Amino acid sequence: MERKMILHTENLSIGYQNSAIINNINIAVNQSELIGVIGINGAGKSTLLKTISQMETAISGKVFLNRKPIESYDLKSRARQMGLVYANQNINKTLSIAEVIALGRHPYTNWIGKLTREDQKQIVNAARDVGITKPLNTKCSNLSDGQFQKVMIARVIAQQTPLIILDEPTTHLDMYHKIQTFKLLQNISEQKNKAVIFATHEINLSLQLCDKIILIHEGSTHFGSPKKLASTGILNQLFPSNMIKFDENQLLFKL
Ligand SMILES: Nc1ncnc2c1ncn2[C@@H]1O[C@H](COP(=O)(O)OP(=O)(O)OP(=O)(O)O)[C@@H](O)[C@H]1O
Repeated sequence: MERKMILHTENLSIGYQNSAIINNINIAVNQSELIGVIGINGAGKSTLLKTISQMETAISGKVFLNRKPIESYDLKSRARQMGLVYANQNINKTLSIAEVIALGRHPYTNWIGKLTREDQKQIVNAARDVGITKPLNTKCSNLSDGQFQKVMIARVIAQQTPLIILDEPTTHLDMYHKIQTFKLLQNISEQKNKAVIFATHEINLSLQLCDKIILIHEGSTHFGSPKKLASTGILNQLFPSNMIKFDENQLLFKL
């Protein structure tokens, strides 16, 4: 079955105050794909995610959601298509787990924001999907970083969007919880047919798990499957070779 294209860009240039950080970005993201955005500090990963989610304005070029220009969506209809998990989202931690997940239902609730039975069902399902074991009335201030990250992912699952964008979803997590979060994102894309795009510094994990990689290097993007990118030799250029080497066969960076 051909996968539906959810998001694509045409000659997108991104940056700030009309000064471009990356030019000519042409990417296409399909349903059921897990896409990692990698690159060194300051490469432009967050800027790319912010621009495709309309938090920053593009310098030039276009972003399309479901083949329609993204500006043609109003806020509510866009929120039904695209869910975001950003580290600096100001979530009040005195809210309970259920209340934070309920925030994901905002594109569906009426003007009083009253939750319907369907909303309640989606909240419980989303908590189950990410493996939250604490009672849903637990305050988020009582959760560890890893547990809170699961709540944030449950919130975006409850939003029921075909596209999920996450900026560094595994920062502050230990190796086990990093892998658990990556596996969770992989499950969401495979089993719920969602397109999942996330920025990460976990290059080795993303090369092993992602369907496609957006590599940002010196103002350009390189886009394709991990194998395809490895075959171009671009991964060898990412870090000084006297310190870190890329093993093309194992798709791994090694000391
Ligand atoms: N609001 C802003 N105004 C001007 N320049 C910015 C702004 N935000 C980021 N930049 C610059 O844009 C460049 C890319 O930053 P960005 O945060 O997108 O990189 P990143 O790849 O996500 O980095 P990191 O891995 O360190 O989080 C950097 O040079 C940064 O200083």
